[in-house]
Amino acid sequence: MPIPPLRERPAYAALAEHHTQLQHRHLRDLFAEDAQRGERLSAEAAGLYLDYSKNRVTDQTLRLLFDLAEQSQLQQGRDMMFAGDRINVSENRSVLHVALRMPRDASLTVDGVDVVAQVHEVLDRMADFANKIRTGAWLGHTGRPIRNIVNIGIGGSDLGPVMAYEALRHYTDRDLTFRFVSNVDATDFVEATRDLDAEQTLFIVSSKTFGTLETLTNATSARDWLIARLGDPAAVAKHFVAVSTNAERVAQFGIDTANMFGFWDWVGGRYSVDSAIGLSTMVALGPEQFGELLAGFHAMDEHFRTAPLDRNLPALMGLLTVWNVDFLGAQSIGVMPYEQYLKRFPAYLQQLTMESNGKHVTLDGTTVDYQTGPVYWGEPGTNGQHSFYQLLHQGTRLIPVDLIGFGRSLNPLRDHHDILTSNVFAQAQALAFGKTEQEILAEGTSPDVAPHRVMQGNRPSNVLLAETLTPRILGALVALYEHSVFTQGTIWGIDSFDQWGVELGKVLAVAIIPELGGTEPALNHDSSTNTLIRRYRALKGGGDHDGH
Ligand SMILES: O=P(O)(O)OC[C@H]1O[C@](O)(CO)[C@@H](O)[C@@H]1O
Repeated sequence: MPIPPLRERPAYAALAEHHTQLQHRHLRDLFAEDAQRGERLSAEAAGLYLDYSKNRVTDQTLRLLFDLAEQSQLQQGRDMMFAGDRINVSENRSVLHVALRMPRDASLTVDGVDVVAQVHEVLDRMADFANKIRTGAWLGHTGRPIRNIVNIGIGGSDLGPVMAYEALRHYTDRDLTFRFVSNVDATDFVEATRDLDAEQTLFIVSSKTFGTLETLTNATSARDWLIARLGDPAAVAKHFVAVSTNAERVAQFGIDTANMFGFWDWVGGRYSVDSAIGLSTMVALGPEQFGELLAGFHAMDEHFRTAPLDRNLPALMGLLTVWNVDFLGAQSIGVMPYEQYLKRFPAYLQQLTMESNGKHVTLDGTTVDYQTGPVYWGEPGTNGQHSFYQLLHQGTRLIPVDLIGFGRSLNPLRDHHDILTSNVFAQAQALAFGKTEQEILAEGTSPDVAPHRVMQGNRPSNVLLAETLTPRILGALVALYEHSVFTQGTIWGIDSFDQWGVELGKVLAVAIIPELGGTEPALNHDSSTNTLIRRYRALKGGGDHDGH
């Protein structure tokens, strides 16, 4: 049965009506009315505990959101994804990152091929390679073991590897050095390699398409760097491996496809950290711990696939996001990990969420008449409190936040962890309940200063808690957000798996590159672009900034 446009689904109209009644209710009242609220509005799966009680919702809101999910055929959409249906309609592709973490004894046949068998074949080759590097059995061109691994990639071919490496650093082999080069700004490459010994350095060139200009530019410089230091082009064979879906381009670049680790067009770049794109992660952690990471992803996949909506963490988080965005008017969502190792998690989530749901048309190409993907951003823990939290507490915008905390630190030291975690709870409390003028006056503050100290509260947050940050928990956490994004995209009726919006800039840049030389080919852009190009030529020493 076709799904009506969002505004025509009965639950949407009911939610809009419900919102007009609920909008004047404060979280203070909702908590006062129900002593069990904090326990009731919580859910747990795959080692993650979600407290969503500090969202501006009642049981009725939740019921209507579940109705909306039903009327949006969330469960059917989810089952189609897990079955390998081509739900990425604009690229006519399956969306099967969930197959990347299915156990060896599972099977999933898509177009006559068991994709799980394919996945494990690659995982086995990755494990073999990772073990060779870790044990020192893989020798460089001059016979010395590899000790430095440099991942070259961008977007999903960088953010996943760098986020996972940083997040799981505690579990990595500290005798190996890992670097990540993504920006085409040469500084990134130069700083990443300046202290490395080429004889012991291996480059992993990670690119789904192997056609990304930034990555190929950096990979070419890496090849030059290596050959200049080792004096022999044959050295490339022992110092370069590739991760890609495109064997032909890998070979063209000069990497032996025997040293290529493949994946498939049904893995989106931003959903690829658990594919061969995670090769650097596997080298850092070892195959066993990488297996734990996959197990965490899979546990959350199974939860999402089977749990009823009212206990389903990704569905709940996705539906609450729709509520916050489309009914409460939130334009952005902050994600604040109270765990230093998760410092790159917000950056990783930015691609996952915004490349997925930054869309303005529905699956059939109709322009939406509601808001879709919010801006995601964030910083670790207490650092944010001493910079931008002021605006969260007293600014004019509603910015829901996800606060992520842990029961135990991986680096216990005196009372640091209790101090850190007290902030998770205190921030959620302050955001929800604020401080009234009466409370402030009662403390003896003068009436003219009191308004400046009022904190309205009523600002929504989720708190996510886990025991400690392990590979398994990281997998579950990433999968939680992946499926929350899926839930949001399904309600909005958009294609969460394409990214056409990044293409135009790439095409325009390629046209401009040859125009940046010292002498003028005719410039036919708008007057602003023409002037900027001329100014750039002058700045770089070409000397024609007055337009000639
Ligand atoms: O892995 P590739 O093909 O180099 O692409 C890198 C990134 O570029 C994008 O296509 C966006 O420009 C992302 O979706 C992708 O993760």
